[in-house]
Amino acid sequence: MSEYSTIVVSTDNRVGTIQLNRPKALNALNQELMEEVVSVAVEFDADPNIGSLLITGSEKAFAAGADIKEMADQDYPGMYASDWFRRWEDLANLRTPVVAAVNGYALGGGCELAMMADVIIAGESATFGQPEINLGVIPGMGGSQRLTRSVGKAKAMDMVLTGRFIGAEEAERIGLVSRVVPDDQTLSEARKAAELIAAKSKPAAQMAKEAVSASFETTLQQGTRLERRLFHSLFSLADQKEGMSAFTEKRDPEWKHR
Ligand SMILES: CC(C)=CC(=O)SCCNC(=O)CCNC(=O)[C@H](O)C(C)(C)COP(=O)(O)OP(=O)(O)OC[C@H]1O[C@@H](n2cnc3c(N)ncnc32)[C@H](O)[C@@H]1OP(=O)(O)O
Repeated sequence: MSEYSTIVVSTDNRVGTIQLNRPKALNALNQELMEEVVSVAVEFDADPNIGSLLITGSEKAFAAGADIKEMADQDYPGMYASDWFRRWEDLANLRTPVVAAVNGYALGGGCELAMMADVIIAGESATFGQPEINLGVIPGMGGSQRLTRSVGKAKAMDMVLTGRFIGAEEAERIGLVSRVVPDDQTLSEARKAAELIAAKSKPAAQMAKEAVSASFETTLQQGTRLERRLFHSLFSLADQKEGMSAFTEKRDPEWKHR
């Protein structure tokens, strides 16, 4: 386990875990935390011994948003010059699947960070929202785009324009989260999901992620063509031979991850 100033990092069973660790500020996402999370995540992404990432917070807060105190005195030239929040795109663009375990508040940037994950496991008391409108701003870490693609215009407009919070049950009903579990099982269920993913062939899991993610950005025809090309390319890998041989030989596959 490695200690950074704003996160705690560990690896186990091919899962790289990043726990946000600013409990006094409800894991508010400041620039330092962003840099630490993204640098570690990018390292995990390139590591052949890591098959999935798990991102989590605390019992009270996954993350209560971007750090309002850090942003309060910023001005337009500074925001533009530093391209504030751009670094999060590196997390959103990881090829390795990411699971988010969400307990407590996932608000503003916290909700946006959860939406950068591929699978979101939420505790039954989790609270989601895009309350930036109450601060005189709008989402800035991709919320207006990812939320709309996940839940559709009607629900996204409701959340972004009113700033109202929704509970885990509603979040699951509208398609914002993958699964809701009892609060005390959020981390263990998310870990199970991350371990299941990490136990697959890494290139197959990465290409599965790429294909599903492409549906956010392409036409149906472009997306199905990309899927077919990725599918074809998997037949150049040892893992396709191994997976199909293992099936016919009635045994578990031993992935080479290539
Ligand atoms: C602008 C963009 C693009 C993105 C954003 O994310 S803006 C932020 C969106 N999030 C919010 O507006 C939520 C802000 N937080 C709250 O409304 C409340 O903290 C709460 C409802 C989540 C929890 O309320 P509670 O009474 O239980 O706890 P607090 O006393 O309010 O908070 C404890 C401690 O944490 C600090 N905190 C909480 N959220 C943030 C944040 N987003 N940025 C900076 N600091 C935050 C809060 O100030 C308090 O610290 P102090 O006691 O030192 O003031």
